[in-house]
Amino acid sequence: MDVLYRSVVEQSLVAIYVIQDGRFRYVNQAFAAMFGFASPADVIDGVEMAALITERDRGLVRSKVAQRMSGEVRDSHYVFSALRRDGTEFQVEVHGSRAEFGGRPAVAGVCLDITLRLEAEHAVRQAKDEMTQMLLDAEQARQVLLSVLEDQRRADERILELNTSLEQQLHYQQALIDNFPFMVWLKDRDGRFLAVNRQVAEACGEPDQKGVKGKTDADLWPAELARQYVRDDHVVMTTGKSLSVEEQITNRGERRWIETYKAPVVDRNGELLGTVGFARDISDRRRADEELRLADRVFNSTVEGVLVTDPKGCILTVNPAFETITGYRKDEVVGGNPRILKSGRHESAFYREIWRSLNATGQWRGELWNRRKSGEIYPQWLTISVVRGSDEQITHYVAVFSDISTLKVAQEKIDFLAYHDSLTRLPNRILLRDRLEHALMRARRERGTLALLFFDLDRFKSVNDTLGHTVGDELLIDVGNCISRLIRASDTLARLGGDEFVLLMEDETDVRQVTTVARKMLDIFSTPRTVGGHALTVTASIGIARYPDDGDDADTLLKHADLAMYEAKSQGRNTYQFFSQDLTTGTLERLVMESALRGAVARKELVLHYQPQIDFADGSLAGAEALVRWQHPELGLVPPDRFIPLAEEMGIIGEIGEWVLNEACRQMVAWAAEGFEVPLVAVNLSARQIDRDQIVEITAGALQRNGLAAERLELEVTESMIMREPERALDVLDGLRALGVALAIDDFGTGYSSLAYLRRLPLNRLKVDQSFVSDIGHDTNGEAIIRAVIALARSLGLSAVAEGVETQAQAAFLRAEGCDIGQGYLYDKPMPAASLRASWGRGRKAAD
Ligand SMILES: Nc1nc2c(ncn2[C@@H]2O[C@H](COP(=O)(O)O[C@H]3[C@@H](O)[C@H](n4cnc5c(=O)[nH]c(N)nc54)O[C@@H]3COP(=O)(O)O)[C@@H](O)[C@H]2O)c(=O)[nH]1
Repeated sequence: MDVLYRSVVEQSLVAIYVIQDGRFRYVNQAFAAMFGFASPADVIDGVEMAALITERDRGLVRSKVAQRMSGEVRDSHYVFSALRRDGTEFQVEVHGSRAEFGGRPAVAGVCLDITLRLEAEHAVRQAKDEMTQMLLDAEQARQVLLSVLEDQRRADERILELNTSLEQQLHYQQALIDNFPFMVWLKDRDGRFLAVNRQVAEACGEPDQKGVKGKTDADLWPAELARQYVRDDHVVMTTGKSLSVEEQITNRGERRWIETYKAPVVDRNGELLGTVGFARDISDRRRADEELRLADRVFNSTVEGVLVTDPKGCILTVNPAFETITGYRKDEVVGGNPRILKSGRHESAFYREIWRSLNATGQWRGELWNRRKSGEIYPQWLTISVVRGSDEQITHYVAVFSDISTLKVAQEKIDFLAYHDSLTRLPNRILLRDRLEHALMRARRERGTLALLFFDLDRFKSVNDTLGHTVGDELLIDVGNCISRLIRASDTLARLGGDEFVLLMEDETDVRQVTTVARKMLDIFSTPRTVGGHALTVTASIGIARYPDDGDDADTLLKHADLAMYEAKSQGRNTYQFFSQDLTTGTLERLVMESALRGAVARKELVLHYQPQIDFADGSLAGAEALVRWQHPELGLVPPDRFIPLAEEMGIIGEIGEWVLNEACRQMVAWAAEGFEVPLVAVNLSARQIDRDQIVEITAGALQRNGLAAERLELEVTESMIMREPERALDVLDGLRALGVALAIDDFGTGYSSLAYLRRLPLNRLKVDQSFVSDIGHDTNGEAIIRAVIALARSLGLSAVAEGVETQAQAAFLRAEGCDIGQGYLYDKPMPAASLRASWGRGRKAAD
């Protein structure tokens, strides 16, 4: 077994040793080789243990060996630095144990050359260290990066903060300049806008400031304005001084006053950068200045006196007109109290009312009597106004007044004229009514009586027409004066207009006394008088109404006195008539109609009706007679014989006749335009129309105006109209005939025509009066007249027309006697134009 062990040990690749007493007692080949010896023999006994150990580890190895030798430790395991035979160093790991060699304690163990392992370990450690270092470096780099990023973040934050603050500052600055109450701008040296506020943008018509920046004046303003601005900028930049101007500009058609301040802008080195400008619209201020100037001028030049006091009534100032009106100089009144002007005419209640009004409404306006410095009392129209400050406290009282002395006189004149007739200076209708109302009140209260005498001059119109209006006026004045002398102070004589007068008697008005006055008046009238060099005798008609018998109010009494006067007239004039309920209704109607008829044409109240005229030969329509009607809003359709005579008397028949002529011509043309051909239209003329020279011109005008052929118009005149003034009628009818119109004599047979004249008249037709037609079959006399008229017509070469044909028998008689044309209810009553067209428009023929 020993041999086996020995062989294994000696062959072992592991270095094995036995040490005793500091010397190697055994080493194997592997040990020798490890330490650089050729064989174990070179080591054993010949080499000391210490020789194979580096000096620095020798202590360690000796102590380890000693510990094992002593048995302090049995095994030990350690590493030391060994020395090879050639002195090179290497690392050895020893695993030693206590042993016995040669019966003595020894240490046996194995050595392992761990140099490579150590180197590997070292390399690994180094690599690890490097790795660690790298990791450390990387961490450090990361930390650095993180810190850089952190710095960056902080820097960003700061920048953001700065930006925000900068933006805010810019915003504040913009807000600041935007809220300047004027335009602000900054321009570079080339006149380009660098910054502007909102007002500039608005003035340029741009939606915001961006639209202005970068532009020049030429881009923004009208050419002339831009040139002016550029000139101003140039002055500022070349002189280096600011410039302030007030100028009137026209921008977008609007003229405004602008105040502009411009100044140069330089950098720290004094280098010119551009200009800055401020401008504001001072139109309102200029206007206010202007108004102030104007107010000042008005104050100093107005003809109205102005006085200004402080709230305590102390006079602060007065204007020149005040001095003129009151006679006081300014220096005499300033500091004083307006009471120096008081006239003493007003009670203290009057002034209390002024103060009450001032306190309640801030103003008082009215008429007041004041005293001039001369002591003269005069009326003034005064307006006092309270002036309040912005805190609503009274700051001033302003009194504006005018001297109305002359106005008062004029007013009195106007008042007089308002209540008096300017010609006779007698009370007029208004004053009469006023006095009448008062008199009635008193009479009612005292159970008294009164009388109204309504009178006018008989045929006063002829005085006017023949002697002229001046004589007429003088006559009216004279009458007024004469009657005034007759009456008592308690009576009122009034002129209502024209030649109409009313006497109001308030005392002693029984029938006997009133009759006496009326008679005296008639005596006065009938006394011959000389007016305007003419000896005149006039008469009057007097109507009398009394309170309370004939009415208990002013209107009724006046109306009844008027009615009574008409009655007096109808009784032959130059008389008086008391009102009685029995006065004819005709008088009343006439009065009503008269006032309504005036203006009927202008109010378009007249209408024409047309009655067909039938040709007896074939029953066809030979023509139509135009007959006027008055469509009165209350009276209804008034027939002509109720208003034509009245119109003639009133002198307005000319106006009505002209309207009828024109309307008949117009209607003929209108019918023709509608396809309804009426051969002829007959129009009645009144006596007064014939009297007027213009009838020929009027007829010609109506034909021409409407474009109607003259031969389609027939004018009807009556026998009586002609026979009143035959020569003149002849002239007029000749004139009419010359126009080409047809002429007919209406109501023929009722008058006393002279055959001599009849022959000379330029006639076309004779119209048999309807009274004879109605006699047909009853009265042979009437029939005989019809036969005679038809024969006369034939002998004169005229047509015969029968009116008032109501029966077939009448028609048959007339046709048999040779009458040409018939007109009457048998065929149709007079009817409106549209009805005539509807009835006869389609070629209707009258039945036999
Ligand atoms: N100056 C003017 N006078 C005019 C005008 N219009 C009419 N008159 C005259 O008024 C009088 C009354 O006219 P009126 O009431 O229209 O009566 C006329 C016919 O309606 C009526 N008539 C016709 N046929 C009959 C009938 O069969 N029976 C009957 N009882 N009456 C009938 O006769 C009047 C026409 O008369 P005349 O003019 O004589 O042909 C009258 O005198 C008119 O002249 C006018 O514009 N201006």
